[in-house]
Amino acid sequence: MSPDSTMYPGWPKSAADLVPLPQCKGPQLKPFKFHRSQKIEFLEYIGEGSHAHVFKVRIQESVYALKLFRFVYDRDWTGPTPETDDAAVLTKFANYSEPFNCECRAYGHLQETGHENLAIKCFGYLLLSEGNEKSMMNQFDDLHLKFNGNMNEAGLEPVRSRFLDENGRVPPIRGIVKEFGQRDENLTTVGARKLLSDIINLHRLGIINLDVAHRQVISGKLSDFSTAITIPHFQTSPELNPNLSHDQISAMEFETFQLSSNDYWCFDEMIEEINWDKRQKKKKIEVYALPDTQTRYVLRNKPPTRFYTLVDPRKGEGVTKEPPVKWYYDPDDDRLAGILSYKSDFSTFNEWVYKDKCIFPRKRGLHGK
Ligand SMILES: Nc1ncnc2c1ncn2[C@@H]1O[C@H](COP(=O)(O)OP(=O)(O)OP(=O)(O)O)[C@@H](O)[C@H]1O
Repeated sequence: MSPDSTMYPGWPKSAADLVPLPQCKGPQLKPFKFHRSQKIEFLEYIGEGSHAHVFKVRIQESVYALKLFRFVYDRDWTGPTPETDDAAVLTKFANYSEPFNCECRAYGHLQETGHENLAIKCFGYLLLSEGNEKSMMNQFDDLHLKFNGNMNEAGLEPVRSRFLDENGRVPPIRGIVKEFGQRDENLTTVGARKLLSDIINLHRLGIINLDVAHRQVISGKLSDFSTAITIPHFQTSPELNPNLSHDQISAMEFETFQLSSNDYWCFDEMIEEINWDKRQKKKKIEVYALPDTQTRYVLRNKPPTRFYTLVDPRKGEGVTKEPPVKWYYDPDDDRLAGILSYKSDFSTFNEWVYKDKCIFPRKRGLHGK
């Protein structure tokens, strides 16, 4: 299996096989540089999320966090409708939206633009060797770690063994090496203001769908990009498909707006939750991303005058000293306004269809039309 022709990168035969990933248009992440030995010392199991198990590790003399990605179910990321086992079709989508690739693309873009400081630092990807996998599994045998599926439904389907190489081997576990940090138990107003500014700057760089939540904040920074959409992306960028209709472009624009606003909704919700926990104490966090006329429309039963987010990520304006320019969106009808008025962590507005070697959006619920 060569790394560029399969859903998952295969076993490298030499260092030359460790190409920057993913192999599609847009940013890529370089491999982690091992010096001398490839030995990884697993120090501690830190925790898990929907997409990965995270360990504290030592490589040579340095300590890192190593995020080892699961082979998640196809339904857990934005893949083709209807579902397919066709590796070539899956790969077209997975390169952009499978969790490991989402994280590679986001970090790759932060590195190429010189804005690594907007997230916990990343040192590259690795493909876990058989020896390192074996010692990790033996050492944490009591945890019964599963690498197929997601956190709530682990191991139901043999995702990893779908695409074997010419020697009948499953692909290696993919990992991303990061700075080891600490959970931010006590977010303050200063920390929240900094975090909001980071989110705005990530949007200015064209990185959205950040799954903003308190658990993602490590040493004061966002740390998890396994759902991130980094532009150019088939969900946001009409230039990737010259055959889109006007309606399809509008549907993509709507979804991009929705996903962008979701990040601010999630930020505001995180602040509300923290403040609720602190309700006995005086020091509440006073930082919100959007005015409550927009985020609490449902309670007020009164639509905002206009919907906006703080940045149009499609512009790729970059991080500058100029204040960001708001993106106003005027929905064509009440149904769209209704969708924008309800918080949702992720969009389900479009599903994605593969046709004539291109990816097209289709509004959910319009099958056959
Ligand atoms: N760099 C780090 N340093 C220390 N701990 C970390 C680091 N990165 C992640 N963690 C811990 O590991 C947990 C899981 O990591 P992460 O959120 O990246 O995984 P995920 O599977 O993408 O999660 P999610 O379900 O939130 O998408 C985090 O909640 C955090 O507690």
